[in-house]
Amino acid sequence: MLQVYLVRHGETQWNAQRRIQGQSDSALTEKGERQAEQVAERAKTLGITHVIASDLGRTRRTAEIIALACGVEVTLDARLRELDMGVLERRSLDTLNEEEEGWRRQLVNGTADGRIPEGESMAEMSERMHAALNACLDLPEGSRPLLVSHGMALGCLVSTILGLPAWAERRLRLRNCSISRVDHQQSPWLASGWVVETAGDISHLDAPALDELQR
Ligand SMILES: O=C(O)[C@H](O)COP(=O)(O)O
Repeated sequence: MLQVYLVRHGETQWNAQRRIQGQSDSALTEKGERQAEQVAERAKTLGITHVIASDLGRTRRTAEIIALACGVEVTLDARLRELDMGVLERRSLDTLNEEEEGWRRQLVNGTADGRIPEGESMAEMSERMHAALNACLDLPEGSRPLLVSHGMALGCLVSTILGLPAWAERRLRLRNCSISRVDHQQSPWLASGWVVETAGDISHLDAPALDELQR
């Protein structure tokens, strides 16, 4: 049975400042670097064979730290990127006007075709995240990949595996450097395909991690 580990990158400067990142980027904070070191220490115990990461800077940096600890190379996959947040990228959460806040709320309150102007819908992001996860099925027998991605992207992936629509209201918090695990199984009793084994484990971190939008 294929086990795939899912890790959200370490805390970034804009996470800490409550600035929307989307597919824009900011560097890991000192805390984020420490979180990455700690998740790498845990990853060393998991038998990881591949580290595959979103090509944004914050995920690449986190993946480099994990891959070094596991003795493997990093492979980049742009399908693992965070949701494209359109015109609200780089904006501080605390400066959104009512209309702008309404755009953002569409993404997390169950609006099927909700999107921020010039941004991506949750359904579009879900499709590319599942494509990236399913690509792990083509890895050699015995592989154990670890994917490094983002808060909303991973939240959408795990929620849709649980059977919620991509645009369902998010009630799953995936903090910086949390570890989730999904398994691909063929079973006559349980759901065949992807199942969620763990979601949002932060027991390897020594400091409280922030959620994706410091809510
Ligand atoms: O755009 C954002 O800020 C996100 O929702 C958080 O993204 P991140 O997981 O890449 O920090």
